[in-house]
Amino acid sequence: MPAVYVRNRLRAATVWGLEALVRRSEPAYERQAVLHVAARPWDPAPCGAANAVAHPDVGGLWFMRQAVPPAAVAAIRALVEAAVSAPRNRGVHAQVEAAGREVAALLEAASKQPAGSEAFIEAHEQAAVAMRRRDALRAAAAQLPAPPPPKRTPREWEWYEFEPGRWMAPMLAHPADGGIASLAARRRHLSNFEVFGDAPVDEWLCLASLQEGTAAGSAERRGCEWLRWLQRELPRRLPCVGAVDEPLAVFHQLQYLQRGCAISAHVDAPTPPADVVATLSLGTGLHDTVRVGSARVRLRPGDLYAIAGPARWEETHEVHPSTSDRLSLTVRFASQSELQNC
Ligand SMILES: O=C(O)CCC(=O)C(=O)O
Ligand SMILES: [Fe+2]
Repeated sequence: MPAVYVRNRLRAATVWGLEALVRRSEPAYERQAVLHVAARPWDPAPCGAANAVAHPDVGGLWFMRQAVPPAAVAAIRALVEAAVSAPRNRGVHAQVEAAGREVAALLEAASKQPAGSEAFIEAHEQAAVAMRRRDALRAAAAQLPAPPPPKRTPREWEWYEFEPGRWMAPMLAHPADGGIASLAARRRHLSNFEVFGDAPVDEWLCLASLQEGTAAGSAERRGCEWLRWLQRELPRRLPCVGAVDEPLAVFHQLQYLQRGCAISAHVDAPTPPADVVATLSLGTGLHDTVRVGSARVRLRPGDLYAIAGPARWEETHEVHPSTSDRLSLTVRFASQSELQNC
């Protein structure tokens, strides 16, 4: 529906414009680095399905054309469709949560400025404005009945709307194929991420439970099997995962980006632990586009890219707006010893 695309593009452009204005008044801000990163298209020559290619310049950027075939894309989509439902409109309650996240981010940014500096005062002013807005929304929400709790079970989830048009759902990897088996380690490393609405890990989707709940021979069962195949095969087929000492699949992140929405330039946080972040595109259109460092990559459904080393830690990456909705699956890999020791 073009209206959805246009609405999302306009919203993104407004946010982008406001951010640019605010940042223009920050003398120390590295404007160029965030507002515009020059990038060249990277379209590796076909090298056979599910074979990995490294980018010649961007260290740690890998690509796999057709990491999984179209039948797998269809099966994984069927699984996600069956297990994850559209987020309900939670109105002002959702706005309160978003405003709370904004306050936390602004306070964190403020704490990084030298005390007493102009940037410090300005950052605290911005945080104060956001706090007043959050409190006004809270007061409005208190007048309304509480919303029903979101559906969060190992077999069924309601997408969590992290940003407008950007929906997230977490899923535990299968322990029989290199997923984290220990309950304590799961709780220690995977609890309370804001991108998943702070859902406790015990309420995450769970690939093993999902597989048990699907009928033999169904598309959903085949979707589960393909996800297990990815957990098993990526360490063998992707050299950057193979280079990790005893790689474990930390978890699967499902993400649905509505047409016209983008994910702005960022570096993934150090937690959850991940030496390699691998993303499989299951987009519903012909292709979608991501940028990693100076490389712009077109992904067709079934293509996968991965970031490790410099591409993971030193370069930003982003997802450009697409004219069709985009489902993606991100698997993070970390070393078993790292997960046990911290
Ligand atoms: O979906 C993608 O291609 C990447 C998503 C991403 O960068 C993130 O969720 O941090
Ligand atoms: Fe990311």
